[in-house]
Amino acid sequence: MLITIEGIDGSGKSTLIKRLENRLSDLNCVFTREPGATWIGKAVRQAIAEETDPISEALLFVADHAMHLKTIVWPALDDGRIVISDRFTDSRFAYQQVTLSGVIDDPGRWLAALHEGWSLTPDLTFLLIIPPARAIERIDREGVLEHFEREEVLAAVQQVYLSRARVEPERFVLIDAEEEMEEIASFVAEEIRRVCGSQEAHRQP
Ligand SMILES: Nc1ncnc2c1ncn2[C@@H]1O[C@H](COP(=O)(O)OP(=O)(O)O)[C@@H](O)[C@H]1O
Ligand SMILES: Cc1cn([C@H]2C[C@H](O)[C@@H](COP(=O)(O)OP(=O)(O)O)O2)c(=O)[nH]c1=O
Repeated sequence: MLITIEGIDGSGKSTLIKRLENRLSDLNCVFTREPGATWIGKAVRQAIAEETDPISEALLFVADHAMHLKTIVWPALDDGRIVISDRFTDSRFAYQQVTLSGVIDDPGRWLAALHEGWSLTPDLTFLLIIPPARAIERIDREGVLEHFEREEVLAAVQQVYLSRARVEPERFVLIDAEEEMEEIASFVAEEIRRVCGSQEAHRQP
C-alpha cells in the first residue's frame, strides 16, 4: 500500500509525517520522501537553489523519483510494507505544471509521458490545503525562501493540486491544514488504519 502526503510548501507535511511515525509505530510503515537523500536528491536541491533551467530541474525531479522507486518504494512494497511518502508524483504535476508553463507546450502531457510505463499511482493521497499567504507566513519564520516559495506560485500550484483531486476523488482526501496538527494527525492516522485494515480483510480467503 502506497500512501502519499501532498501540499504546498509550509502546509505541514513534514510535521504531519513526524506525528504519524509515532502514531503508526505498530504498523511498521516505511516513511520516505521526494526529493530524496541520494546524490540525485542533492542535485535536485542544487537545481532549485540555482534556478537556471526549469526543464533540467523537472528532469532531475523525475530522475530522483526513479531512484526513489528503485531503492525504497518497490523493495518495501514487495515486502508487503505500507509506504508513506512526503511528496510523490503529484508534486511534479502540481509544481512543474507551473514552472514549465510557457516553457514547453502542454507540460501536463509531457510529464504524463515521462512517467508512462514505469511509475505508479498512490493508493491514497492526503492533500493539505492552506491559504498560500498563511503557508508563506509559516515558511518565513524558518528563514530563506526557495524560488517556489512565493505566494503567486504556491497559489497556482495549489490550484493544480485541487484540479487533480477533482479528477480522482476516490484517491484524494482533502485536509484543512489550518486545523490543530494533533487533530489532523489523529484523523490521518485513523484513515490509514481504516484503509489498511480493509485491505487486510480483502486478502483473507
Ligand atoms: N496545523 C498546523 N498549525 C500550526 N502550525 C503548523 C501546522 N502544521 C505545520 N505548522 C508549522 O508550519 C511550519 C511548516 O511546516 P512543515 O511541516 O515544515 O511544512 P511542509 O513540510 O509542508 O513544508 C512549521 O514551522 C510547522 O511547525
Ligand atoms: C518532489 C517535488 C518537489 N518539488 C518542489 C517542492 C518544494 O518547493 C521543493 C523542495 O521540496 P521539499 O523539501 O519537500 O519542500 P517543503 O518541505 O518546503 O514542502 O521541491 C517540485 O517542484 N517537484 C517535485 O517533483
